[in-house]
Amino acid sequence: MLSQRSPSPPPLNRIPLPPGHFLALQPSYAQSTDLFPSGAPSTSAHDSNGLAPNVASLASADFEVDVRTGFLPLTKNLERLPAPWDIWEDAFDAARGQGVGDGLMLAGTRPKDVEWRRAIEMMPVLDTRGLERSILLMRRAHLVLTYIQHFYVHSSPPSQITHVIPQPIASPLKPVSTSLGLPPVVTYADTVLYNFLSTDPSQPPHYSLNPPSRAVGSFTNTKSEEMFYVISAQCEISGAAALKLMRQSLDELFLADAVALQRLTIYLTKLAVLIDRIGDITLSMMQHVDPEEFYHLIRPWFRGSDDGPDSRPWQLDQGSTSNTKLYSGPSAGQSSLIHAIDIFLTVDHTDRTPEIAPVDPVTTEDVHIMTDHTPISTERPTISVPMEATFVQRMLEYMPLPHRTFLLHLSTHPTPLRSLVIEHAQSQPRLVEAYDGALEALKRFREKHMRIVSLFIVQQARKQPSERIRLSLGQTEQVVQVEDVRELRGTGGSPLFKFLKRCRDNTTKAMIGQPKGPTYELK
Ligand code: HEM
Repeated sequence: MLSQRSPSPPPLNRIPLPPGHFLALQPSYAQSTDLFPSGAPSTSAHDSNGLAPNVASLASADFEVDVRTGFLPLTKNLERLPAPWDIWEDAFDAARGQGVGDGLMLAGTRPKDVEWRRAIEMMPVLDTRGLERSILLMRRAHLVLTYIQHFYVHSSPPSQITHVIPQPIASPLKPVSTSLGLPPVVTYADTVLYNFLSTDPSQPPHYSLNPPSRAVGSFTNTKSEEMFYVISAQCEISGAAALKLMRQSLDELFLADAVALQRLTIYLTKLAVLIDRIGDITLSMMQHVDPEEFYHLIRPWFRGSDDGPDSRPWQLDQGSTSNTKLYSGPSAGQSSLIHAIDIFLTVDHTDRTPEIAPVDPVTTEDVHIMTDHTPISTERPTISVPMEATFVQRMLEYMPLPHRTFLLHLSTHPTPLRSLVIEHAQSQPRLVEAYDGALEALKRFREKHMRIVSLFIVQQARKQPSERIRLSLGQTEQVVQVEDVRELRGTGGSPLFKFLKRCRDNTTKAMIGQPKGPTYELK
């Protein structure tokens, strides 16, 4: 029992708890409500100057994180909005069509594509107030509206491409996005977190007994798109056990006595196994997702407003050009899971050299970590905001507000793991080995992921699509398209080669000893 142990006195160099720190606050007793089925968040930036959410534990309802499902919601996702919002659901159904190849076309000029876009412009503007009674309604509304928005933009032929989003989509999308703390574009939360169903949807999801096995919405109705989402959701649920170990480790870090160090060694060894499992699930994309379909048919629908030479803000406000924000499309880089493991293991991605050659340079003014929509002062010593936002920092903005808050909370823990491991390196070689072992596993995850990126993006960019894919794209002859693979960017807007390599190298840099395994190079 933890409570029977007396904590060792804190070393002199350990930082005392700042006033208002989450560990010094009263625990929250979240009660389930209609709006928050897993318990109402007690997170209040006002109690703590925006630095310390009022929470009792790491995996808690305050952050919409659950020990059983991790960042996936425990409550079943909605498959359809109720009657008052039928018109949105009908527009979504019509865009997708009845089966593979029956939906709208990218840059579509057929009467069907044109009529669908005109119908969107003519839709009535629906009231969103009734949605506010349930977070499940809000999530589904964000998903449906953003998918329709991407259909609207990317089904338009290049000559007619408009960046003015029709009011029937834009007007409800703004308040819905604000309440969820999400940007007004399709995010990983829409494609994965709010879009999966488990094998038996009437029961709570579970990693092995009731795993995510279906996706509700898609752009293409293809099995590849569904499995792309489902496998990502399986990574998430598999990560729940890693989050639990991290929470237990943080409890031990706080005590930091001899028993704690032994336990930490065990937890870190187990964590390495779990990270390997996430990597193996990621690799299973190779069996279940067709790389050509992914690259040519699915991925183009994901593009955000910052993608490509024609990148321009999507105007949600009629007649106003004040909105100059460019947004990226969905990417698993927006998953909080790997970011949480990075923060826990103290992998530093805040290199000051800009990793991104941004289309729209992100300046310090744009870089705020938000809790309850209040920007945190960049002068606070505990939060480092570099001059150029790193990819990871940019991706924070695409996570649901409670998950962003969770990562902030994790990053402000007063006793980071790495410094404790260094402090005890001489006397606890097994702890160092376990810590480096977890980092080795994270490096292996990144290298497995690089193999995925190589197959699904780099290799596809180098070759012509097959006839089957060309016909699906409505192309009758080969279109010679020479892609300079060195210039390739992800849907999250990052230059692939440099970025993924740097993420991997930052992982090995955190090791206390020397990296052991061979190094994979993305070619
Ligand atoms: C077909 C499957 C996948 C493809 C093609 C893919 C592609 C990419 C690309 C292109 C990036 C660069 C960032 C950007 O979007 O601009 C990226 C980043 C990232 N992806 Fe994936 N991804 C896939 C699956 C996954 C899965 C299942 C995970 C697991 C959660 C994952 C986790 C990440 C993470 C954490 C990053 C940030 C870079 C890092 O931390 O190393 N990806 N991905």
